[in-house]
Amino acid sequence: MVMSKFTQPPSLKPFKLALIQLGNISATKSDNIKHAREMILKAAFAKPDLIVLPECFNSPYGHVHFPVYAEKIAFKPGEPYDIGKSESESVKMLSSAAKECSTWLIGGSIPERDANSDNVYNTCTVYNPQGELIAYHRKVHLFDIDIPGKIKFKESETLTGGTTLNFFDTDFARIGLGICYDIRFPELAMISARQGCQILIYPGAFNMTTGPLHWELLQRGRAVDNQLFFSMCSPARDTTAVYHAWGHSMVVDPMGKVLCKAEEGEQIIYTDIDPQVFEEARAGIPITKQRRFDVYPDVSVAN
Ligand SMILES: O=C(O)CCC(=O)C(=O)O
Repeated sequence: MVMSKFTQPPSLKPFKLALIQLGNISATKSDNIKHAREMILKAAFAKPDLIVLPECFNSPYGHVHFPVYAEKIAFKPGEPYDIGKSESESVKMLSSAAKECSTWLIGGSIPERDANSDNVYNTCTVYNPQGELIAYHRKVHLFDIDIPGKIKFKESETLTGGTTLNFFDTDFARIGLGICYDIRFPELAMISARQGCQILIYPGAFNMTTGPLHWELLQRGRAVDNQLFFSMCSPARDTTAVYHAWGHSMVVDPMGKVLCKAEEGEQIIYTDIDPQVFEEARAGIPITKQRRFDVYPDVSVAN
């Protein structure tokens, strides 16, 4: 299902974004949740408007782990969610941390077990400053790759791909969601942009093979193609883990300039989003008004 009806986005306002490149992700879920909470509170000292966690923050990254760490969330888009009745300890922590810090929070992703089936998803949840769970995104494109001698990974062994594209509105921006491998499919970013998103945020965890060549290139590409801000938030690299994350969480502006970038280790990075850059990029290079749908079809139109 594709988002279809266009609604007017809020106008983009200046805001401060914090990315938590979380480290110490261990086999003990409760420790991971506790550490994530501590880091959210730490990030909140600088008074960001929005805090972001990385992909798979409560579990080691690997298809064998997803069903073991999966939690039932049972979120229904458009319907109020009762945190008190949630079966997910990760959701409860994220909600209370967002409320305590009075900030928007993109809760990275966690393995999620569907409430009505045995399907497991890689799911991102979003909280407003009141701690309400208001949006989610189930990773649409599963990370199945095989580069001989380098890396083989098959999320589809245990995960099911999501079937919806998702964004949410704050008082400072419309924000589009994706998770990691979703970035390789430009259609998703393009559709979010046409839906009025001014910034796209994808929790992610690239690796030591694809990270060096593609992590920054893809983010700058998506940012320039769509003339919007783009950000990915990674876990820190842990060379004792089976999966070595690339790290280098970053934020890119609509001209493709990297505004901030982490190294490999645990780190919180901040950036101030400036709407002027967004407006000047679109005014100066007016591709949003120059498309030739008489020559090629508009593939962003809902099916
Ligand atoms: O696309 C890539 O190279 C990495 C993707 C990935 O690590 C993921 O989807 O979790």
